[in-house]
Parts: sequence; C-alpha cells; structure tokens
Amino acid sequence: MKKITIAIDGFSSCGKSTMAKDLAHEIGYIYIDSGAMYRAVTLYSIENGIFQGNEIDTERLRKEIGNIHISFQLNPETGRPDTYLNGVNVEDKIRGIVVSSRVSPIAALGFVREAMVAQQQAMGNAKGIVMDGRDIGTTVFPDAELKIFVTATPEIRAQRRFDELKAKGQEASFDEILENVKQRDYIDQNREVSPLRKADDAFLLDNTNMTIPQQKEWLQEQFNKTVKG
Ligand SMILES: Nc1ncnc2c1ncn2[C@@H]1O[C@H](COP(=O)(O)OP(=O)(O)O)[C@@H](O)[C@H]1O
Ligand SMILES: Nc1ccn([C@@H]2O[C@H](COP(=O)(O)OP(=O)(O)O)[C@@H](O)[C@H]2O)c(=O)n1
Repeated sequence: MKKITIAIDGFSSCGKSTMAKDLAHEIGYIYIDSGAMYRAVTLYSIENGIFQGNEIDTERLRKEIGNIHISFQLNPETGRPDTYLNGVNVEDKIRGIVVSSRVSPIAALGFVREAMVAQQQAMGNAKGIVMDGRDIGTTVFPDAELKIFVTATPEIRAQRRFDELKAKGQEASFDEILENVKQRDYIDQNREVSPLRKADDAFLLDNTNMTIPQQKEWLQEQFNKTVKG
C-alpha cells in the first residue's frame, strides 16, 4: 500500500505523542517527536550558558545551531524512540520542568525553526511518517494526506503531565505545570514564525473526555478512511 504522511499538531500535553507513537507502531511508520528537537536545542542552550535567566544569547545560538545534532534511537525497554543530543541520551532531561519552562522562547526564534524544519522535512522525505508538533500540518508538511489537530482543557492537560512526571519520580507541582502549559500555549500561538494554529484541512479532536484507547481507535479510523478512501 502507498505510504502517506501524517501530521499531528495541537496544544501542549494533550496526548499527541501518545497517539502518534501508537499509530506509527500499529501501521509500521516512523514516528518523529518534533517537540523533542526544540527541547534538545533548549537543553543545549541552558547547559552551554546561552540561555541564562530570561536572556537568550541569540547571536551565539545562531553561530552554534549547526553544531547541535539531534537524533532518535529506539529504546528496546520502552519500545519508543529516545532523543539524543550530540550523541548523548537526553530523553529524561528534556522532559522536566526546567526545559519545559524555557522551550517556547527558543522555539519562537526564526533561525532555530528553519534549522529544525529542514531536518524534519528530510526525515519525512520518503513518507511513511507520523510527526507531531505545532506546525507540522501548516509548515513542515503542508501536503500531508492526513492532518489532526488535538486539544483538551488546560486543567486536564496539566493533570496528565503531572501524573506522568510523578510516575517517573520527577519533582513537579500541579500549579507550576498548569501555568507552564498555559504560558507555552500563549507563546506558541502568538509567535511570528509558524504560530500554532489548526490547518484548514485538519480534523479537530478534543480528547478531554476520551481515554487513550478511545483516541487511538479514533485515529486509526481516520487513517483507514484516508488510505482506503
Ligand atoms: N486521553 C488521555 N487520557 C489520559 N491521559 C492521557 C491521554 N492521552 C495521553 N495521556 C497521557 O498524558 C500525558 C501527555 O501525553 P503526551 O502524548 O506526551 O502529550 P503531548 O505529546 O501532546 O504533549 C502522557 O503521560 C500520556 O500518557
Ligand atoms: N513543531 C513544533 C514542536 C514543538 N514546538 C515547541 O516546543 C515546545 C515543546 O513541544 P512538545 O511537543 O514537546 O510539548 P508537549 O506538548 O509535549 O508539552 C512547544 O511548547 C513549542 O514551543 C514548536 O514550536 N514546534
């Protein structure tokens, strides 16, 4: 069967990666978490003194962006891809609140987006890919055959993220996460370059009251309809 491109965009922490990974696994496609790439650039900036306090040394980051190599490798224990920054596994580090609270200003920089989008488009060249993020259906793959836009209430999203971090033993407060989710939504929707918005031809999914198996089934149905017509 001919392979297609699947773009899953939407607000923070609503279950995009969960759905995208499950579908990719089910249909034998490659899964790419584009948010992990912006998170890795943010971690690099923090660890190398480029992002200090509220200040980003954009000139330094612009010079060093070509030295930031991000890749993914399947983790046999979790069955999911781990993120590598210049050859080092940073999967746990990039998911914590320190990176979450700084990633959106980094992702708003035009030259950072340009570098990431070029890598993402190269990864999706051969189709057979499910990619999730904020601008996949609008900018990275505007011709994707299947586009989904996911949303849920901020409180539900913060609760999901809180439960996830707690299960991993990472320190976090619900209020801090809720604030972070709302702040990122605001920055992501209002930045100048590729702001978060639903592509006109994307299907909208509000999964506030859906379980993980229910949303998985819904997505599989959309895929079946798209490939079988
Ligand atoms: N429908 C759902 N109901 C409850 N929890 C969910 C649902 N979908 C995803 N989750 C959980 O919510 C958390 C955030 O999901 P994730 O897929 O990482 O979101 P996103 O990629 O949109 O940031 C994860 O811990 C995931 O297991
Ligand atoms: N395609 C993308 C993906 C993420 N991002 C940025 O990266 C941040 C982290 O993305 P993510 O997908 O890991 O976020 P969560 O929804 O998992 O919390 C977002 O809040 C955006 O600022 C982006 O700008 N464009």
